Amino acid sequence: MANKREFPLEKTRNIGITAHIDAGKTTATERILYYTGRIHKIGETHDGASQMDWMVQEQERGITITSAATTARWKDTRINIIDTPGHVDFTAEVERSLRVLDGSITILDAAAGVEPQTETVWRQASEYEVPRIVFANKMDKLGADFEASVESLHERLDANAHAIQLPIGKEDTFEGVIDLIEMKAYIYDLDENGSEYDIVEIPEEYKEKAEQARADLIEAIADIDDSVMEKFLEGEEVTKDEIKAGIRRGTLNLEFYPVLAGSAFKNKGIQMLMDAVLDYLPSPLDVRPYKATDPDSGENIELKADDEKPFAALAFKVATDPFVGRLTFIRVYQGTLESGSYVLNATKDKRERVGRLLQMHSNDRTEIDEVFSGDIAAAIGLKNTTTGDSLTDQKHPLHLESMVFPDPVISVSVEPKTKADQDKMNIALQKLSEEDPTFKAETDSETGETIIAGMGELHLNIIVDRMKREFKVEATIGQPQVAYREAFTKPTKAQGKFVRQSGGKGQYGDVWIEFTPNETGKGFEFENAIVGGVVPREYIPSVEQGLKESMENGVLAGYPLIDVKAKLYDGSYHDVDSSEAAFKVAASIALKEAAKSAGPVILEPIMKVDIVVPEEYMGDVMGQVTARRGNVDGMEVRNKAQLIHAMVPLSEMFGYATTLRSASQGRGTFSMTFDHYSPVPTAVQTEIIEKNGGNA
Ligand SMILES: Nc1nc2c(ncn2[C@@H]2O[C@H](COP(=O)(O)OP(=O)(O)OP(=O)(O)O)[C@@H](O)[C@H]2O)c(=O)[nH]1
Repeated sequence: MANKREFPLEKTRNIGITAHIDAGKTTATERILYYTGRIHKIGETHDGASQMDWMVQEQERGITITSAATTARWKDTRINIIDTPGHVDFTAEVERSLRVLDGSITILDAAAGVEPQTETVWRQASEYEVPRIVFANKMDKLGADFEASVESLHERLDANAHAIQLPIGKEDTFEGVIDLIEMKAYIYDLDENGSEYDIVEIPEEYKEKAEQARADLIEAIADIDDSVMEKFLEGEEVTKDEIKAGIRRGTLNLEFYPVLAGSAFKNKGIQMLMDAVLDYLPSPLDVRPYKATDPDSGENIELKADDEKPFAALAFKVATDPFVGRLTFIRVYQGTLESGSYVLNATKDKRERVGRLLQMHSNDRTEIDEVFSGDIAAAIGLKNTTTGDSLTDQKHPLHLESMVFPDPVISVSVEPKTKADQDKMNIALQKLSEEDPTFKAETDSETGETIIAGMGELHLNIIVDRMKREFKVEATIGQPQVAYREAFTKPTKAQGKFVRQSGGKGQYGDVWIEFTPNETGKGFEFENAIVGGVVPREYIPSVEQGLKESMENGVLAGYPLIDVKAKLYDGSYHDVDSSEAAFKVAASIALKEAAKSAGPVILEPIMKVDIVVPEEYMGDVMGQVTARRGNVDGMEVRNKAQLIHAMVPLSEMFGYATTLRSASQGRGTFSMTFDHYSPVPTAVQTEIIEKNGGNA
């Protein structure tokens, strides 16, 4: 088949934009789309006309919630941009984006440098080995400081970051940048939309500074790059191309982070940022191979961006589009896919038909016939595919390395106003949980209430809001509840014997099980160590099932019991009376018995909290943290304010926004993200058990 690929692989970039909330991701993305010719009007995020933040809630709240995948073209290169959210309640969105990206732009507010959320997403990007370039945005803002921003990358992220530009002017005199490689100045007209700029000689007053900065840059590259080092040592001149090649190699190897300056809002520096994306961020050919396993042979396979290989893609997002329905965003790792063809969902072992393929431009779209390796597209028609599934050639099933999402830590009850709302709500919740792997909805088996669970209060508020707007469901919302867990702390052995003899056929099941606390996060593991058929084979799955089901309801206060190893090692059966059901009950009796001696505890989610307050309020704020059972891990001075790092139980963080506001006259801010589960203090445990009419 003729290759209809429009952009060669080396002319493709899959990039994300990550930042602390409000650093200017959305504005920068918008400007990129503007200059790449996809939109014709510059929309401001604060007046609700933004092209990327298309969901109503995003426009109203001025924050980016979903990652919209947008395709743009800069010079001869296709750039797929994934807009990632900055709010910590949506880290799952950030993670899934990082998984499919090849490179990323980290945006800083040049007046603030590295901020707490910058650190979080930077760490995530390092974990996924995503090469980065840095854009120090808001150079027009009062207090903007380019050098301090670069310094903050060294200090707070320990990143080998170096300026490849210098800003010309700052705050309201910021008018352009000096390119330290070309040694030219790009000067914008202060009032224009930034489409045009002059390329001129470096202004006299910047010459010396620029020479010095260039020498520093070359030295920094020489430190990580042998070929530049050789020339440098021999005192030879390092050419522009060699500098660029050195920066590119360093950036791809995560050893170097080039820093640029600009102002998205004032339309400055965006074109140079786009050039840097082409020059320094990887094409799909430059990234480490994506891993997959052959489900039949168990063999590990490395996927290569190559159109000739069998098709393999990862579904990284499912979204409901108001016009075309269910969209599945896919990143193609190898091979090609035509619209109207069939693929295998290898994760679910189901054949799926790809009705249409779309290239997305935020809320606008173009239909395409085929998607090639290394590209990102949205497929319509996939019915059973959810986030993280592998889509492959039907004859070549592969399981692609998937994504791990944290379990929800907070829940709230939702009660529909009318019977009609109930039905609509069920549909809404199903759709929303298909889209968002960190959101779960279930019915409480005792009260019949619908419970929704997610990663934070804001996360759930947004879901409820979407339910109202998109699905027209009216519902009352309960108080947020912490998603507690239960765990064993000691190993123990217990018997579970279930015998019932009441006329007719009786019931008989008898098991001995050894329970051991499992490593955190390892979940439930079951081992069958029966010898000599004392428990017949056909009943073993029922024992495992019985344990699983009763673990769901916990042993202390009704919360799921997690991280337990269970070894079935003895038991007995009855020729006539034994049944699968009887062994299931026996297993649950064994679990209850074990709870008496296994030191069960209730675990609570502990949040990593970062609070920024002006110095004068620090005493009060620290007092509040301690009063909320929090531990202060450290403090730092940040731009004349204090940054407090603390670990605080989630249950103590409800309503904290209001407390902080009044304790700091509205000047404090905080962010939090789930860190780990930890046992609650005994007094709290007793309280929780009493409140839940505990079954201990
Ligand atoms: N002065 C100045 N303000 C800017 C600049 N870029 C963005 N802003 C403003 O900063 C605010 C936040 O910008 P956004 O683009 O929404 O930031 P974001 O990072 O996408 O925010 P979230 O999506 O909420 O994480 C808006 O009021 C922008 O107008 C800039 O270069 N200079």
